[in-house]
This record gives sequence, structure tokens and C-alpha cells, in this order.
Amino acid sequence: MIKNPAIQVNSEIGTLKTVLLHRPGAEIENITPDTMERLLFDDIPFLKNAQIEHDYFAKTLQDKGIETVYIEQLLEDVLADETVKDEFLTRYLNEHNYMNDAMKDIKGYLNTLSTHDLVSTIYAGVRRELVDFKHPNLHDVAGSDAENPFLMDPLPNAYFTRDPQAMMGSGLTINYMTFEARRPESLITEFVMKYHPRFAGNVDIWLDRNTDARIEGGDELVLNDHVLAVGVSQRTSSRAVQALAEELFSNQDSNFDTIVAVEIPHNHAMMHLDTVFTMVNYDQFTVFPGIMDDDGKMNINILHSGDQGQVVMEHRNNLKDTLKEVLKLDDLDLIETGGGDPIIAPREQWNDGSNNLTIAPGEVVTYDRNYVSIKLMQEHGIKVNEIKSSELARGRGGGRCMSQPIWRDNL
Ligand SMILES: NC(=O)NCCC[C@H](N)C(=O)O
Repeated sequence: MIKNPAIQVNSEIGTLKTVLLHRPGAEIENITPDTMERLLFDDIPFLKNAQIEHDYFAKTLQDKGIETVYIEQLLEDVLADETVKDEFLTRYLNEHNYMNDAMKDIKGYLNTLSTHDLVSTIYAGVRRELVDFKHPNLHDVAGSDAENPFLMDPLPNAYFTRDPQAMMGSGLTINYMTFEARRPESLITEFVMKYHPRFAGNVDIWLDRNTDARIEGGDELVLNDHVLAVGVSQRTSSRAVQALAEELFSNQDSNFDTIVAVEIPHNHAMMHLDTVFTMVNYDQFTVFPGIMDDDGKMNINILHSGDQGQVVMEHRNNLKDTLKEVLKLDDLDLIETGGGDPIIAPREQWNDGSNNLTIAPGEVVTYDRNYVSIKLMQEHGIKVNEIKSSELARGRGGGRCMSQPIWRDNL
């Protein structure tokens, strides 16, 4: 049992106290038309305005008394220790296939930077011409890698702090992410959890990233203190969900005994469960109807903890009924994104109209552009705090994607 847990997340809706963010930086300006698709962007945001919008998002949270913690600051704190910095750079470069003398050359350059600039460079990417290679690898002089102006690609998705890990109960999963473009983000989480005094020794690690079972935080929803909903999606494999169930059902520190595995279409617009489904109150959810077939059916499996902590599985096909069953509710309110209209719903889903950050039961933070979904939520009694969304939305993630709750009041 952890004595002083640094994480407390026992729901999607308990009053939010502390949240992890990343302010978009130079990495956004290192996206080009050629790399956009590989870097998982649909357009190149205007950085200055993206930062204004992000600061507005952070201030909206701060004005509600929520502590905002920046992952880049935590990384800077951790890398101030020379031994940790060396370990981090070795791992980071290894994961980019640099070893031996070539690694020494790159480290030589990175070690000339202040810790602050090093962190910015890790996010922004390391441009090839900055390193004076005495010992280049073949892949630096021939083939497609050699054509890439970056030795290490930028991390433009880092402002979606939800995905590299998922905090639940007194711990987290540190995620092996699906696309190479995002994998270094969870290496950062790993080092912060291992070495930052705020977290080191004070968190349970339910899953680590040393696996090939893919999982991302946008798929991991904490419905209450013993039930999770996890998307089986473009980004999260069924094997990872099974592994998570096995760990949570058998670990003494975990209170979770049920995982609802919800299969969603595997595509870019709906890459994670939270792009189509969020919990906004005890008995209210927003949902994009496009995740169901024409009869309203879906492929859902409830994973339960059996007598010996083993995983027992039951199949379901109706989302509303399944939620009522696992949450023990007589009724619940599914609020359809864009009112289910065949034009408005997919447009607002594309711009993350289903991706709400719930900051207290019945109160959300969401993008202003999805005005039809906002009006509907208001009509259903939800308090909506609107944030600006012209540039941030170009990365295909909204309020929930841009935030990782670290501490919520228990319900
Ligand atoms: N939880 C989320 O849905 N996060 C949004 C991630 C968007 C990012 N461009 C990605 O493709 O991973």
C-alpha cells in the first residue's frame, strides 16, 4: 500500500483539484506538409494563437481553483540531476536507434544546452545540422531517415497530455503508444514518475511501457472507484485491455473489479474512446451515435474479477443498458453529439464536440465551436465552460485530451 499517494482519480467527474498540462511550443512549428500525416496532425496550427488558446484553457481551470502542473516543468526538474539526465538521454537516443559513437556525438550537442533548453529541444525535435557527427550511422547518410531534417522528430502531440499515461485510483498506466510519433511522450512520463520527488515512490504503476500491447489514455475512462470503461480502438489493443484487467483485479492496491471494453471504429477521427464518449455527470454521458451500427448495437465485453482474481468475461451489445448495469442506475441520459444530425454530428465530433473535460459533477470545459452540442448539454442541465478552439482543434483533440487529472475529490 502506498503511504502518501500522489495520485487520486476515482472517477471522471469528481471535483478536479490538480491537472497535468503541456503548453504547445516550438514543436508545433516543426510540422511540415510532408510530415503532417506521420505526426498525426491534419493541419499546421498557428503557434502564437495556439498558445493564447491554451493559456485561456489553463486560466479557465485555474479560475476554478484547479492546480495546473506542466509536464515540461516536471521533466526539467528531473533532468537537472546529471545522472538522471544521462540515463534519460541514453534511453531517448536508444529508442531512436542511436548507439555507441553516434550516440556520443548527439549527446555531446545536447549536453551543451541548459536543462531548460534541453527540454524545449526534446519537444521541438533535434535538427540534423545541429550535431557535428564524427561517427554517423548508415541511416544518417542513406535512405529515408537521411532525408528527414530531424534526427529526432518533434513531439507536436504533447499538448494532448491525456494519452501517454492514464491515472486511475492511486496509480497509472504508462503507455506503450501506437504510433512512433508519440512513443517518446511516455518515456517522459516514466522518468517523471520514477524520479520527481512529487511522484517517486508515491504512485502505483499498473502497466509500464515495456510491452508491445498498445494502449493510450484517451481510451481509459474511470467511471467510478471500481469500474473503468476502456476503448478497443485504433490506439488500444484488446491484449492491453486484458493485461490491464489482470493487473488491476489482482493488485492489492487496486479497487477496480470491472472493465467495460467498448469496441469503437478504428479510424483517425475516432482514434480514442474519449473522442466519441465522455462522462459528464453521475448519470449523464455525451456520445457520438456513429459508434453504433444501424440497430444501435456495439461490441461490448464486461470484464469482471472472478473469485480468485481471474478475469471473467460477459458479452453485451447495448451501450446504455451496459452502463446502467455496471453503474447500478435505473436510468441514464445519453446526450448525442450534434443532436445526432447527419451533418452536424460528424462535424462537431471531428472538432471534438464529444471530448469534454468534466471538472465537477455536471460541469464541463469544452471547445466553443461545437455550439450545437453545447446547447444540447445545457438543455440537459450541464454547466458548460467554453474555451477557444481555432488552432488547438487542428490536432484532433479537445478538453479531455489536453488534460490529465492527477487529483479529483472522491465522490
Ligand atoms: N485523447 C485523445 O483523443 N487525444 C487526441 C490525440 C490527437 C493526436 N493528434 C493523435 O492522433 O494522437
